[in-house]
Amino acid sequence: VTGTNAVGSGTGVLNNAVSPLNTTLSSGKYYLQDNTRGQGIFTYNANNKSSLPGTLMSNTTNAFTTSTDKAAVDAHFYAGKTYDYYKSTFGRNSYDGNGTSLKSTVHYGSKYNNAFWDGTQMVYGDGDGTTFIALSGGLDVVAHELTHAVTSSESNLTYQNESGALNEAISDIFGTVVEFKTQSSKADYLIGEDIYTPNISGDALRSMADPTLNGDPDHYSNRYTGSADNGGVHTNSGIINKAAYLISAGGTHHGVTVSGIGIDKLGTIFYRANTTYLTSSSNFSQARAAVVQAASDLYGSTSAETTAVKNAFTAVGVN
Ligand SMILES: Cc1cccc(C(=O)O)c1OC(=O)C1CC1
Ligand SMILES: [Zn+2]
Repeated sequence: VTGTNAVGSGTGVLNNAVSPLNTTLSSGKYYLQDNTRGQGIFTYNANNKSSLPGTLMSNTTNAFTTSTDKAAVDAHFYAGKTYDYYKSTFGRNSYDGNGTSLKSTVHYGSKYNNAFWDGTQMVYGDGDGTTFIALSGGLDVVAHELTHAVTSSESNLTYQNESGALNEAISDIFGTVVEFKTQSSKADYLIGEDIYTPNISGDALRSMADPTLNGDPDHYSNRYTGSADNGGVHTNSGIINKAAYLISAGGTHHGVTVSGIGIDKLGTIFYRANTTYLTSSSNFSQARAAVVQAASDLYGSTSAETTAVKNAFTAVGVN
């Protein structure tokens, strides 16, 4: 809408206070439209139907605190935080580098246990209340979805088999990096922990530190070779996620010891690989070469950072 910039507040999915919320005042209504980032961040309500984008969320108070508002508040606020990470760390203006507006829709479908980037926008279900609560309530989830958009604009890794698992792992990696940079006190190497199984504590949709906790492989010898889930893109991502975890935090895996280099450098190295070396058809072995080259460019071919990358990929059986 055309209007003036305003600053409101709200309540998130976990009943947390959210402020500031960048909104737009137009004709006496406040809209979830943030004009301060790129060409804008817009958050819509699908009203539990499946037509997109739905209706731009608004109210007359600029306080977004109703139960319907909560998923939208987090989608809006967390999209802004993810935008900020890419802009302040890499100078990247929105997912395509051109400031293209970020659109999110919440309350998609009925009890929908999914979140996705549809090629144009982010979409979040409410969850069924047992497997998931509203999925935009997790910062790592929002950053995961927005990173699919970044990947589509850069390497454009084909969403199946090994390239698809790389696509997934890159989204998990940046979901986690953004969480560490933005919510440092509650950051972890778990994915979706804030919105997964509300009745079970300590679990998550995936673990980068130990993918086997969710039955996903942490070594290439255990990769899934079937056709389910586009050839296991959310399963075989565990192999790359484990390598990423080792690069950042260090550890010994299958007898190979990695000296961790920290979460910031993990993000910087994978960002360069995704924007400079990976292509749509890259497989795991080619990804190793891409990430090694990115580390070498950034820190030197004999650096501790490049050594950590090599050892981490060796530890998960990718050569
Ligand atoms: C919950 C879900 C189902 C299907 C695909 C995705 C997808 O976006 O790949 C998905 O969202 C995630 O994986 C986010 C990280 C929690
Ligand atoms: Zn994904």
